[in-house]
Amino acid sequence: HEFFSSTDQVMQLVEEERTLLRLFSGYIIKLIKRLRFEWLAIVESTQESLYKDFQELLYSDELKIPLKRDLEGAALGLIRLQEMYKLFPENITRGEMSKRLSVWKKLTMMGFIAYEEDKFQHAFHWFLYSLKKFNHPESLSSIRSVTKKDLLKYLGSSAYHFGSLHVAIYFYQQLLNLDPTDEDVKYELMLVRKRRLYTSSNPDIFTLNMTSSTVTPMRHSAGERLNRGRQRALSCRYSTGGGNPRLILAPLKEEVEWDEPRIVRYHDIISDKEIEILKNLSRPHLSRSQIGLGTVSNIRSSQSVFLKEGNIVVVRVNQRIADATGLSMETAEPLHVQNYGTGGSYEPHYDARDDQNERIATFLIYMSDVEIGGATVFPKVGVALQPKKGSAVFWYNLHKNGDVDLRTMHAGCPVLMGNKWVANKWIHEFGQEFTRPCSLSELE
Ligand SMILES: O=C(O)CCC(=O)C(=O)O
Ligand SMILES: [Fe+2]
Repeated sequence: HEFFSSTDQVMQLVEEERTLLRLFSGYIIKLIKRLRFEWLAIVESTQESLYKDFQELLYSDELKIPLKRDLEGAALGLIRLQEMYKLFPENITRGEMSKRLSVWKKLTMMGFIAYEEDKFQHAFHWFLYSLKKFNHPESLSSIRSVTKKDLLKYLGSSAYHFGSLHVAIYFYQQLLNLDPTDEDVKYELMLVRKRRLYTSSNPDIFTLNMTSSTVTPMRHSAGERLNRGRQRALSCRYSTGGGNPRLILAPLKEEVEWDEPRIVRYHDIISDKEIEILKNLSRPHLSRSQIGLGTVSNIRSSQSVFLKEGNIVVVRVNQRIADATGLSMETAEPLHVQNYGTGGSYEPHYDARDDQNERIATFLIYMSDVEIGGATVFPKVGVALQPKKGSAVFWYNLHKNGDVDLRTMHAGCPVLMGNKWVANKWIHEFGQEFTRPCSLSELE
């Protein structure tokens, strides 16, 4: 189990916590009773008996509580968000930062994780923030695992790696002031000074840049950059799928989100009830999403599952996709349900791979709204589609001549706030020969 790559499981943690609390209150009542009436018995009874159950529970597979790697995964998710949305630690840890040691430890942990991931600018800012919060009474220093010296050292090193040599020198100098006899620091300082003679120093470590992110943020929504002719082509209408009998009484609400490539949104294509059923079918089987065969990567931080066909709701949804698109579902992949964790994203990609029977089209159902972030973006054309619960978007990945339409590169933006659920239906080429005939033209 992983908690950082899927928000839904965090929700379920609340239940686990409730169980724990119930257990605790049981113990407390027992303890009070004992203290009052049987305190002698406490001395006699072994400590063990109290702890044993609890320990067993803590380490049992049944109790699903977060592990260390969840914490690290969550930290990485947070750093990805910082990169994408240009956030400083101060922007994230808003509100009254308490002086408790546990909070301070988390700040330094963020620094270390960023540092290990070679994200030196972010590491620098987390360490700097920790340093600012470094004002506990001296008595605590014995239990602090990280000293002020460590912090200064990491600040110097992060700045150095980031190329801000004068900032690095500043922190190494501070370090030397703490202990003027430290030979290691003297040596380090000498190295940085020497390097500064030969290389230009990056003057500004305080402006966050977005070096490692391949997605350029898009502030406009579909339609904003179009001329009036193209703007007019972006229309809404009720569609009966060209006279499909199933749709005549209940036509689909179709909205053209983009013209080239054509991206269409269907509103209210799936009900809240159906969504809940699909989520419940998926929950027990969600596992970390893979890219390609068996590879887990931070390119895609979400949990997903291919749903078995057969369930009545799955059948109904498949039929609706067939009706809306006019395409055959015979060769389509099973419905792929996906839940993102906070900071969860999917970097730019094409759905089409190099298959003989290629993914001709994608039908992407939004099974939740997302408060902030989480848009599906097409960086080549500048379209951002905001998830809207119950709606779906549809586009062709291939030109009629079979070539991949390079404009269909897309990505899932990091989720800043909210619980993002989507379901993908990847429709393949075989079986569509009559509904979407091939073209011999190089141009279409
Ligand atoms: O989550 C999204 O918005 C996009 C998902 C996607 O592109 C995919 O799963 O292939
Ligand atoms: Fe995709």
